[in-house]
Amino acid sequence: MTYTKYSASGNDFVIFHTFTKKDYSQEAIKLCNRTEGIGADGLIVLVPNENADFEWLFYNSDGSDASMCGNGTRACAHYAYTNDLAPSTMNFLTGAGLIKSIVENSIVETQLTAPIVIKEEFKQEGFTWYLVDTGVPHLVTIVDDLEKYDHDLCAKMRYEHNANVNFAKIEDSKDGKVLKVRTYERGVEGETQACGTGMAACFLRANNLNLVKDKTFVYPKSGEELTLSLIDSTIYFKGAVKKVFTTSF
Ligand SMILES: N[C@@H](CCC[C@H](N)C(=O)O)C(=O)O
Repeated sequence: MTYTKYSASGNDFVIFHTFTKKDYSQEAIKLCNRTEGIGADGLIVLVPNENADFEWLFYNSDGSDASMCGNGTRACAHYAYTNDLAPSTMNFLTGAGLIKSIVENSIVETQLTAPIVIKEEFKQEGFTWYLVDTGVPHLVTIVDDLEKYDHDLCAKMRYEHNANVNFAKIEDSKDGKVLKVRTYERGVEGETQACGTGMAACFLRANNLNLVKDKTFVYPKSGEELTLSLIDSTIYFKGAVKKVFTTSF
């Protein structure tokens, strides 16, 4: 089998395509293992679908499946286009529904699914939280210092709410207000270099509070620049992806 490793703002994935739609959770654990496998935050498998350009199966590195993955959609779209599996503007089926992505060289934009606010605002562990589903569930707290991010606190909140956990900070820049985000990812069970649906959740919370504009630069742990836009209640997520290597075994 041929596998391709991608990095999308530091969130990394192993991707392959096949005609066989089955459970690949065990393969995800092996392939994503950073000491004995290729190493990645997730596994993405493309399979044929008669109602879309293709369907994807997404697994976190612990083998759990997830309905959506923002950065994964950007990497997957680039993979599909460069392997002649889809046109540059494509629609593919995910666990969260149909996703539209547009590939322009190494820049890929994804139209995320409609966000669903689960809990508008609540206090816990000394922080004010917002819980929203941007394809997968995310807890968001806006802080004045990202060093307040704490692994054990995130793990507690992750399990209590079965959600990813995000700390966000608003900063001034030459481009106006921007967001910096740190994310503890469910299914990786640790901080990742970036999380697309997490950045979208933080953007939505900050925008709802009128702290950032409808088009904002967002910087995850990796420091790469992503653009989040809100147009007619729809979130668009845009940034570069990198094909790291392809291997077969
Ligand atoms: N990194 C992804 C999110 C992947 C799924 C998440 N870990 C979950 O299980 O909810 C992204 O870029 O959105």
